[in-house]
Amino acid sequence: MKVAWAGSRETLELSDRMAKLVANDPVFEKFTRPMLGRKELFKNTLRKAAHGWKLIVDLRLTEEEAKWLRLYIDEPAYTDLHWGMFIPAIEGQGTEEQKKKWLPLAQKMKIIGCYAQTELGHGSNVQGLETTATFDPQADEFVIHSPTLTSSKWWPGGLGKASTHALVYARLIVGGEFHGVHGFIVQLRSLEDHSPLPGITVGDIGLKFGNGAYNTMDNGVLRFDHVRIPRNQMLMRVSQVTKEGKYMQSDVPRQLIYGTMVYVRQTIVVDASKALSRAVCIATRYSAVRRQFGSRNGGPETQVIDYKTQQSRLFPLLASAYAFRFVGEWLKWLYMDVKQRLEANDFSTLPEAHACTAGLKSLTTTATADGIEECRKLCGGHGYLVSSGLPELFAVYIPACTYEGDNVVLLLQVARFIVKTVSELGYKQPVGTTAYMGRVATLMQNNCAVRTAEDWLNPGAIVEAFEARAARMAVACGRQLAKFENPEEGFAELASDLVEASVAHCQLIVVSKFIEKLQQDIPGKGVKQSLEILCYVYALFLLHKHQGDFLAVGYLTPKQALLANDQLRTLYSKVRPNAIALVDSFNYTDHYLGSILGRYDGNVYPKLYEAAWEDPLNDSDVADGFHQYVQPILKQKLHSAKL
Ligand SMILES: CCCCCCCCCCCCCCCC(=O)SCCNC(=O)CCNC(=O)[C@H](O)C(C)(C)COP(=O)(O)OP(=O)(O)OC[C@H]1O[C@@H](n2cnc3c(N)ncnc32)[C@H](O)[C@@H]1OP(=O)(O)O
Ligand SMILES: Cc1cc2nc3c(=O)[nH]c(=O)nc-3n(C[C@H](O)[C@H](O)[C@H](O)COP(=O)(O)OP(=O)(O)OC[C@H]3O[C@@H](n4cnc5c(N)ncnc54)[C@H](O)[C@@H]3O)c2cc1C
Repeated sequence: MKVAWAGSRETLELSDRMAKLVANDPVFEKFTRPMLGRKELFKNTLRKAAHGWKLIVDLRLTEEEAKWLRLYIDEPAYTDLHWGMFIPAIEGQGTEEQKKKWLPLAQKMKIIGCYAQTELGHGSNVQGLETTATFDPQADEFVIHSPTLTSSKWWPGGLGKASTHALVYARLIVGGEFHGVHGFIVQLRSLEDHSPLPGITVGDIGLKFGNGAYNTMDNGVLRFDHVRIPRNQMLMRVSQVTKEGKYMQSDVPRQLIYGTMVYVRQTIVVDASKALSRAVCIATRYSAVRRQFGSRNGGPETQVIDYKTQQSRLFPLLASAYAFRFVGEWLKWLYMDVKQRLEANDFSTLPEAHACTAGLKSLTTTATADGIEECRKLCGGHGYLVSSGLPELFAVYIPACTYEGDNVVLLLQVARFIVKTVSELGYKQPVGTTAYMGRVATLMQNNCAVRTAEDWLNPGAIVEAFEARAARMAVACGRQLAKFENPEEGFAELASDLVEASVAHCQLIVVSKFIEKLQQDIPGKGVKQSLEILCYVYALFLLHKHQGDFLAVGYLTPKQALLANDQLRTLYSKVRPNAIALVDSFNYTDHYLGSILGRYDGNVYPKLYEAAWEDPLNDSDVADGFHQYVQPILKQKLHSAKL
């Protein structure tokens, strides 16, 4: 099962080696992190990142090994955006000449970059960004300026204190004409003494959710006062500005400037499976350790993992972790396929790539954020201790529902894609993830044929149910929209229904890709059977949770919905014997989990008790301040008996 989760034996071996390298290195210790003040915390992160970089250089780690090393260091840092966005943006939007100049500097960390797109006043609405880049033909330069307070760059990770350069997204103005938003490489700080360059105001935006957590990252604020950069620092693969001041839009879609966001969104889907699997590993192991009630004749109490309510909350999350892992594998393939097509100037699958990355990023991060919180609750009171690993995991993870695109805004992008597909059904055969809409007539007519709970253990029945739900919801939206004279008005009015139809479409993709995964060769005795059970748990859990959709579109009867729930209960009993093996398959070290509840050895209570005494508050029997502030209350002579 470990190979199935890792994707291959090589990846299992490589990631295991990196996990152990980090776990055995005291520099990467994590438990004291929540106790540190902001400046100490940030300095500690710089120290860890420097040590990580030294390991990469000294051990000559490959790009893949370095990626796993940074994952297992498990600390949001400026390097995430340098490697995760600044470099990919230059790779995707730079000309060959620009790549030749900037990539070696960035890859050798001679410069540190960030991705400065979001502003105080705009994040979702990229076309609304206010920072300007005005071409000055006399000097052959762009003048980068922050015309308003709301144009201040705000949020970019690594911007506040670490980055020397930024990829700044700004309104391109040539000869007084606005030509859309484009990316510009701007140096922010001196490479000598790291002080901000003239015209640059830069700093950190302040504390974020949860102590420790994401406060290791210097999300920054940045303002420009007429900062000049050479013309060749505008990324010019998509569009060019000539020395003479002529704007040239090459024949590639302007949306390629959004390419980095598409790339990161697809990586965020696999990140979701990693984050959710960590939480599920902790909650599953602890649910097997924790006993509460149920003792008979003085025997042991019942393991909480054996309660049906615990299973109905925990096992769908376990199944979701595997589902997101596999759909993330597929999405990576889709992204690489689009990237190759773009190289050949084939833009035919760009809309699908945008819709899939946007929709699956939204779906998986929402489910993962909710899932980590559910895992905290599944661990009872101890789940609320920082030493459970869950509060920090939650605090670090939840911005994923916002960064790289607010999840609702992204679902609205999927809705545009679906509505367009439905509107073209009469004359254009849908392909790829919307191919099922080509069978809309059948999907609108045929209803569910399930007669017994067993009938739900049929991939065909599952896929048809999800296809029918998605198709009928999309067609219903299409019909509603047709009643509006102004399509944009209709879209705005029906936005909530459209978002629900987008969720249905995206859940169909996840379920289908899980089923497709099971049609591949999966090594290991009994592994495929265990994954089949999880696939049905995932699908039937969603069907149960969203049964209102399936009933409302008339595809399912209440009886068939009940049969699905009966089957779900049976499936939970089948997951139970393998639950620990399934989470052990994630192959996480105790260091990476950072959780006393999720310890591999299950030695929870002694370690919880031990950890309590390490809290600084227990440095003395009587806490500082007691004598000063509490003692007087205890000693005071109360004149009125009423008090
Ligand atoms: C515990 C462990 C956790 C890990 C712990 C690690 C911590 C460390 C890691 C942190 C990693 C993240 C760090 C965050 C980094 C940021 O957050 S970077 C900033 C992200 N910002 C965004 O995502 C902005 C979201 N907004 C947008 O993308 C755009 O404004 C919108 C919403 C797509 C609207 O685009 P628009 O051009 O204004 O207008 P719109 O009419 O919607 O689109 C026009 C056409 O372009 C198409 N289009 C739009 N976008 C695209 C696109 N991307 N591609 C192709 N076509 C597109 C549309 O489909 C539409 O097509 P048609 O319908 O005309 O055919
Ligand atoms: C931890 C973190 C790290 C980040 N890192 C970076 C970074 O490195 N670089 C960078 O450039 N940015 C970064 N960001 C910014 C991030 O990309 C934006 O916050 C994100 O794109 C959301 O945009 P917004 O903040 O403008 O949200 P808004 O769009 O203002 O969202 C507010 C509400 O309005 C709703 N809404 C907005 N538009 C619509 C609409 N058309 N229809 C319906 N509802 C709508 C949203 O759904 C949401 O409920 C980061 C943010 C965070 C939290």
